[in-house]
Amino acid sequence: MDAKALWQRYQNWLYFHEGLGLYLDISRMGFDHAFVDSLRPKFDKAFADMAELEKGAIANPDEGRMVGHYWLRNPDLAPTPELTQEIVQTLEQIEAFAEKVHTGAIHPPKASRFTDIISIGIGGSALGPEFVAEALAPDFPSLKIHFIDNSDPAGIDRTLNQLQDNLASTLVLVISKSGGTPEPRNGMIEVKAAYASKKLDFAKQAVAITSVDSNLDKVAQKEGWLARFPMYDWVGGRTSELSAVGLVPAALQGIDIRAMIEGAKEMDDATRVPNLENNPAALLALGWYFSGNGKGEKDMVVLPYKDSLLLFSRYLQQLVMESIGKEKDLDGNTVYQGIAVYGNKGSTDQHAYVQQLREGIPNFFATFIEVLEDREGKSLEIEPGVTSGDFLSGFLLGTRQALYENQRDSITVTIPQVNPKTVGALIALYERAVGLYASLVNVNAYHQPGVEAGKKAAAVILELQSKVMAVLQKEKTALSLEEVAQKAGAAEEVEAIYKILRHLHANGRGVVLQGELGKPGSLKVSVG
Ligand SMILES: O=P(O)(O)OC[C@H]1O[C@H](O)[C@H](O)[C@@H](O)[C@@H]1O
Repeated sequence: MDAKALWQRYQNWLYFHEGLGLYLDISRMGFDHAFVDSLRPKFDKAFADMAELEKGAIANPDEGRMVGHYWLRNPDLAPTPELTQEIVQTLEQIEAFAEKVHTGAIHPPKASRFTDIISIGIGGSALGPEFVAEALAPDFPSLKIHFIDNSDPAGIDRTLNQLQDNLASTLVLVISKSGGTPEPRNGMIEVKAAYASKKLDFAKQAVAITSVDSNLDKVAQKEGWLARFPMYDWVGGRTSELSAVGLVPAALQGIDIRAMIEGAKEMDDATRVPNLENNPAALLALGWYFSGNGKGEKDMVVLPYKDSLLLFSRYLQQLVMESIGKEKDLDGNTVYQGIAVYGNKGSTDQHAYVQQLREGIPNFFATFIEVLEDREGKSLEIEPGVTSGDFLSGFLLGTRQALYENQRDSITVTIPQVNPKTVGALIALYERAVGLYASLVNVNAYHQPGVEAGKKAAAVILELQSKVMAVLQKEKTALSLEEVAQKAGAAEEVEAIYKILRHLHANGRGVVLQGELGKPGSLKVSVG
């Protein structure tokens, strides 16, 4: 396409949201009008599905649940007055709590103010709060946030060590919708122990964000934690950033949560429009469908040219991959759907993997996130008439152009500034795009049956570990791995048993391995 035609195509397809100052450009995706027309019936269905979902239909049939994250930004949309009231009240409670923490009206027993937060959670209970903290937290927040989002003992130690002297003034948020996920449970127990070792009253410094009556909620209630905020069963983990899950940590860091909600609401209004050309989420979904042939054949590479948006791709990874990555479609057919998402930030990634994007395997489409405002205030001129921001902008435009020249498609989302409103809008834009795309490819975007398999397998390993240790504790002499497996009644599991024992051995857990480490079959095992 020549430059003039391309400029025309750019203008034809450009979407602009005036209130948010947000642009979406899908002109560098190679679809034509025939393709767009062929998708219109699917989009009509997707818009109708979305309208039903917003009215409170059971949009997650496998779990028999409503899907209501849109109500969080516009409580009047909730299907019952009770739900509307609950949403409004929770928001007010969050603001009142944050305000009291900031003024010191709520303070820890041994300090006049809270100075830090440890936020414990994983998946949807971590990725949103982490993304928003990176994007929006002030440079010197009134409370500095630290995350524990794994069951990694060294990671937990690092966070606790960094906080050593500040634990007495650290507020702990334990975030888990189900209240039963092992990783946050483990993190909570470890942090509790650290508080106990410093003779601190954990309960007086702890807040639970979880479903009413979950295990976590019961513990928090029984121990009299400082506060509890509800998570609703009609909000999925990966769409929970604008529920208490994301709003409590954001408000505590001094981020304007009303502006985040307002940005999301404005975007929701724009993405509710049942017209492909005037709906930015539908345009995104159209681009994804075109690029991956409706089967996720191409990966989504997300490149925000702004440091503060570094974690957006990680956030989107869960939102997109957990929602779309499904074996079965809604009719039970085996479809193996998905779209792989990765990316960090530009221009940094240009010095890492953009070489492959430009010249290597063409199995992706790029999404550039452009931020018009370089920084608050004036910029230094690095060269006459040129600032660092001009370079960054040039790198983005240049990479977009270079990819296009090599027939690599790209989408560009442009926002005026990274602020609570635009971040809320970005979250809402992608939530809706995922919902619409899921409808186009006929999958349930709101469940995650595949995640269970890994959890169950992990539980089986821990059970095997107990059996193996029970066997070894009874034995007087060292056994081969086969003998251990036999005696544990798990003859088929020798390899898993070997790995369990090697891990225990490496951690001074009393397991003695004799023989050649490189030849596991030669090992004799005992407990010392
Ligand atoms: O918030 P939680 O219930 O602890 O869940 C945390 C995460 O765990 C899971 O295994 C799910 O796959 C995620 O969707 C969820 O966000």
